[in-house]
Amino acid sequence: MFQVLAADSIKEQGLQPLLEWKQAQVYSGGIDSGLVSLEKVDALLVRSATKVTAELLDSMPSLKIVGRAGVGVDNIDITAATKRGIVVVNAPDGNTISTAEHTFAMMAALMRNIPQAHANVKSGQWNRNQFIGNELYGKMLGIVGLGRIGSELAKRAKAFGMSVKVYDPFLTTERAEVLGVQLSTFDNVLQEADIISVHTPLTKETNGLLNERTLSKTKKGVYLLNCARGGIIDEMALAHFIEIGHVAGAALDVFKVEPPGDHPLLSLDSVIVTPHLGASTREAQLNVATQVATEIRSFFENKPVANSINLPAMSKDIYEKIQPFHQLAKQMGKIVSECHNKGVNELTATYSGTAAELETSYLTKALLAGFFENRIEVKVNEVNAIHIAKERGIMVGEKVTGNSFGYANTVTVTASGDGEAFTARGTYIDHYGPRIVSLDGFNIDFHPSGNLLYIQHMDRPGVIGNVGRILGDHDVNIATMQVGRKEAGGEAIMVLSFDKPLSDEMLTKLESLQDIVTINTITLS
Ligand SMILES: NC(=O)c1ccc[n+]([C@@H]2O[C@H](COP(=O)([O-])OP(=O)(O)OC[C@H]3O[C@@H](n4cnc5c(N)ncnc54)[C@H](O)[C@@H]3O)[C@@H](O)[C@H]2O)c1
Ligand SMILES: O=C(O)CC[C@@H](O)C(=O)O
Repeated sequence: MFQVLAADSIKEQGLQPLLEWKQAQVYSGGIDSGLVSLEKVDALLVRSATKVTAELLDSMPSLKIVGRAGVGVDNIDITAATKRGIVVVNAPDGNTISTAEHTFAMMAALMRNIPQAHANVKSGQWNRNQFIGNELYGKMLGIVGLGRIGSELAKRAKAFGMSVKVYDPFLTTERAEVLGVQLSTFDNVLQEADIISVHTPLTKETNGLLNERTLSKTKKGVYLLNCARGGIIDEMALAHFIEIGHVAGAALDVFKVEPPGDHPLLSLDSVIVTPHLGASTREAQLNVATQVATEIRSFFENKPVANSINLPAMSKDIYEKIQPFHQLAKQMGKIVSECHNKGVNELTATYSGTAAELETSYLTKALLAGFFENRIEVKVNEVNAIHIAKERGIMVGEKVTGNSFGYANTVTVTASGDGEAFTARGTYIDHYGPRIVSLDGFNIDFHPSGNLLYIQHMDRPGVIGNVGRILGDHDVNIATMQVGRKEAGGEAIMVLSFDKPLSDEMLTKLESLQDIVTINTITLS
């Protein structure tokens, strides 16, 4: 039974995909609620309030997945989660419309002094002349960051007769044309827009994007909006530019620190604020909660997750195609690790045929996960595999080749270090399954599963018989046996499979046989 903790206020109806699933026990309550021991939690759902720090992750050793019911994942330490092999998923579009509508409402309210006028009337006054506003019609809106929310805002602004100029370094001119907006430089947007609204994520590049220097390039009387993330507009610089009368007003839904406490911007009449309400609609909260709950369930059911921050996204179709190769790659990683039980500083995966047409980086990560499984303490999966390899000084390479060795596809793994190398090759045959077709240069053919024994020996009469005799004496049944050699009388290999693992005593006896070079056990699922 998976233990799921829905921290922050997450709409219960949206948790339905998990609540109705018999494999999950769902607790709704804060991180410190004590409803469930943090050590036992398999999945954590958060909004923006819970800060998922490295320390919190350390206190949750069973945690496998964090679901963010929303877009921004800046409250989650993605690097720390990735290092620990924890998948992070979000709900990228469930609150787009709500946030675009909120931004638009803030813009209209800002231009017409609605919050100030509202407070005035409520206080018993009627000062109509104090609240003369500006029309949106005919004004130029500058949008910084034309992603999901930025483009929905653009549509609404155009419907109100505004012209829209956009700065987004990752947007193509073709896409801007489709959206009917004018793509421009940052400086140009700053210089020409009557209203500027930011809709980027908070990153190293966007932190303080609107600061003393860039604000000084804006038109006198400009209005600013931030319904994205606190910090994109430098708060102290904004307060200064309002105080000197350069910026006419600002609408803010987000702050660098939330709640902002006793903040200089809050004392300015021309600043209107909301407490991070962009996504706070019934519709958005149902959408995002349902999206992440579905993702978490899919993850535990080994189905594809669509919106992972630290795993490649793939459609159901692609997932179904890649799944058999994913399993093969993982098994091959384990086989290479066990057969070549030595130090490795380079691992290269080579793909051919239909395997090369897939998302090979995902397969290489699976291969690494298999390789590390019995080598290191840390749990390795597709999320942290590359990081762990780097940390351990293992260079990971990936190649594609046109040579499929007569198969429809191959996955070849070479592990090298200290002047020695070991290569394994596998293939996936439709309607038949995975096969390992070459080990250390020996042609062989076996199904990678169960309890296997890899024996390197000299190709001499009686070796195979002696192995069979010892196993027979211990009442061990050989399920399958494959042999391979390069030339008569030279080196050879055997791969045997059994219904149960062999005891240490048996292994010692086998090792002591004449003409046996090495013996390695491999346990595959
Ligand atoms: N107020 C709220 O409640 C609320 C709700 C949802 C989202 N958000 C925030 O809104 C923001 C936008 O969300 P979205 O879903 O539209 O994201 P998105 O990823 O769809 O769009 C972000 C856009 O920013 C652009 N961008 C990135 N770096 C840039 C830079 N240096 N300069 C200019 N453009 C840059 C990207 O190319 C992209 O087009 C995020 O910060 C998100 O966290 C806030
Ligand atoms: O959880 C919230 O309400 C905030 C959501 C919003 O900031 C987001 O990034 O999706």
